[in-house]
Amino acid sequence: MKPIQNNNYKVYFDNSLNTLTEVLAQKNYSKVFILTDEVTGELCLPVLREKLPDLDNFDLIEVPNGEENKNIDFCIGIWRTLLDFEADRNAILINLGGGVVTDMGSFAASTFKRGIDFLQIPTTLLSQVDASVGGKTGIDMDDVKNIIGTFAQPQAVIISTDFLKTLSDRQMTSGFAEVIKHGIIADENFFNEVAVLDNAREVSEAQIYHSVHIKNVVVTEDPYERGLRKTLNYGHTIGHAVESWSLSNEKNPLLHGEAIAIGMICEAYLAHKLAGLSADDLEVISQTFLKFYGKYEIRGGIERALLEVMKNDKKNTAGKISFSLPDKIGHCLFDIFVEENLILEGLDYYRGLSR
Ligand SMILES: NC(=O)c1ccc[n+]([C@@H]2O[C@H](COP(=O)([O-])OP(=O)(O)OC[C@H]3O[C@@H](n4cnc5c(N)ncnc54)[C@H](O)[C@@H]3O)[C@@H](O)[C@H]2O)c1
Ligand SMILES: O=C(O)C(=O)C[C@@H](O)[C@H](O)[C@H](O)COP(=O)(O)O
Ligand SMILES: [Zn+2]
Repeated sequence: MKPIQNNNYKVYFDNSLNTLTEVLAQKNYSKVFILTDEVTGELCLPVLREKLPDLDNFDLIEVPNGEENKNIDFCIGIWRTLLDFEADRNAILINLGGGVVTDMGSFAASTFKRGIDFLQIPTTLLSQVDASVGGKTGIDMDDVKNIIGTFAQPQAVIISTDFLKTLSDRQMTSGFAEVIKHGIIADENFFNEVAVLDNAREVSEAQIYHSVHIKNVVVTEDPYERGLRKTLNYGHTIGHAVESWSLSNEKNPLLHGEAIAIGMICEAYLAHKLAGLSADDLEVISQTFLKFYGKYEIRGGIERALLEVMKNDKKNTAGKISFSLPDKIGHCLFDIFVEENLILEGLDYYRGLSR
């Protein structure tokens, strides 16, 4: 498969991982660091070692897995290890993991000594189709997702779909939400193709490739989210609020994709009310997400807490909560301000759905 070209780097589809050796050889790196979480250290690092036995001269940094660890404490841990192992400005950090590792690792790299090189080897469906591409780095703080971060571009993104063999069905399904999102915001045919699958495991390498292609077109045109890139945030205004609430309040919290699937249903309702999304498209979007994600109970009484989180959304201006809303399946508008009462109606629309 031909590499996907961004303004700054390429996204390689390479199950052999040989591209890593080639990219590392392009510069005279003083040191190579690999960041994993506990799980990718156990499951993905051995795969990397097996495929590239010559890659032996690196220092390993490990963080615990899970969204609750995408925070400043573990970021300090990464910075401290880089310092202890004498990383200079010619060092490179390879992020081997899901979106938590690629987001936090790239944030740590982009700020250490004002920025060292980093490279993404995403190992979840979500990080392959979305998190590793586009240069958004970040960590969470308090109850707000990705509120601290930078825009910084990797040297390369190297995708091996072989890594997905060990990924759980639940994590595959979570990542699939971003695949469906790419169809809704930019490509009706692609949406129709993925919406009819029976489950996320059926997603093909060609569909993963196309999903990355859609994201890459958007972030290449608007790397700093001044306009078009906001469409990638469809479902995230409400979805991030639900995700953060769940993370702080539930034993088995929602995953990112599960939360934004809920967000995409609620926001499709807003799109129907404000952006011209037809009743038919609203129904198709709602039923598609219910098919893959089932119904989650948004508890009564948490609406104010959700609205408070939405007030910190990075798309807002002048204190108004701003949304990216599809006007039809395959196209998305942005910078649409929505009153609080209508947002609450969106939550109630979700609550009232049945399959
Ligand atoms: N920067 C962006 O543009 C962007 C885009 C989308 C999402 N995100 C962020 O990405 C994060 C979610 O990413 P995620 O869904 O990859 O979560 P994650 O990084 O938490 O990974 C999910 C789980 O899968 C495990 N895992 C990873 N690879 C595995 C493999 N090959 N086999 C078995 N287990 C494996 C991880 O250890 C973890 O427990 C969120 O923080 C979200 O905000 C960022
Ligand atoms: O790349 C983007 O731009 C996105 O919005 C992709 C989202 O799927 C992703 O979850 C992103 O991390 C959200 O960014 P944020 O700016 O809303 O924190
Ligand atoms: Zn997302």
